[in-house]
Amino acid sequence: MDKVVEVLPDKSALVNRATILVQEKIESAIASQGQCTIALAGGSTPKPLYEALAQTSLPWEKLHVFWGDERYVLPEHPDSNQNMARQAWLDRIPIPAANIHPMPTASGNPEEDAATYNTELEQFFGQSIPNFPALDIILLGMGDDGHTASLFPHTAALSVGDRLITVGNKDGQPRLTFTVPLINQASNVIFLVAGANKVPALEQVMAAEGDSQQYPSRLISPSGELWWLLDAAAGSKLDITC
Ligand SMILES: O=C(O)[C@H](O)[C@@H](O)[C@H](O)[C@H](O)COP(=O)(O)O
Repeated sequence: MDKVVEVLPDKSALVNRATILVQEKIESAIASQGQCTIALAGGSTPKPLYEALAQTSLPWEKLHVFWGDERYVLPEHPDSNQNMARQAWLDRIPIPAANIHPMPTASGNPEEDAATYNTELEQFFGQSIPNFPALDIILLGMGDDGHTASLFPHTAALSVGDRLITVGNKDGQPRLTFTVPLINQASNVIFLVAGANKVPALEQVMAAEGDSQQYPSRLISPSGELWWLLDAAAGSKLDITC
């Protein structure tokens, strides 16, 4: 794993840097494989990145979009990560509908929908457990409690190692999420973290020693490249400058 930590002056610079890095990784994957697979993060931080990517010109027909986690709501719900990414990016580019692979959240049974998405990814990548497919890019955020995707502190999802997709739990609310081994198989994992409220968790996540059950982002240690793009507010206590 190659780990790179960059602290950008502010959120706008963070978004600009992330836009360039994601474009580079998409272009590189397409050049080497003829396509690129990317999993999107939810929450608020990545929205301006998605809006910036909508202004770029890439061979969108060669991009396949997945989600690394999803709230268990219908796609039109304002909390839906799918809804946010479509409005900010995917509805604004000529990407074939078949290239967009949202997490299913409509059956009323989160375990069933997780299994459905698990099967969809196994079929798309042509691999089954115990083999984990390597997505080209996985975008992640980090909560102020140190969670990532929907891998929340001290939840069963943190220990799931025999499937690609599982059901996460945020304060009793179900979410669908990539598992740790699926994330760690990726060629490029890119964290986007902004805001002073993330400082305490970031210090714990970046420390040489720590409690991964309490700070689940510590579990992310991909076989490929690991990028942490931070704004100065979030990275203020880290002795890294770029
Ligand atoms: O569905 C989600 O909310 C995300 O996947 C979640 O893991 C998010 O990335 C973090 O909670 C950070 O959220 P912010 O970017 O809003 O701080």
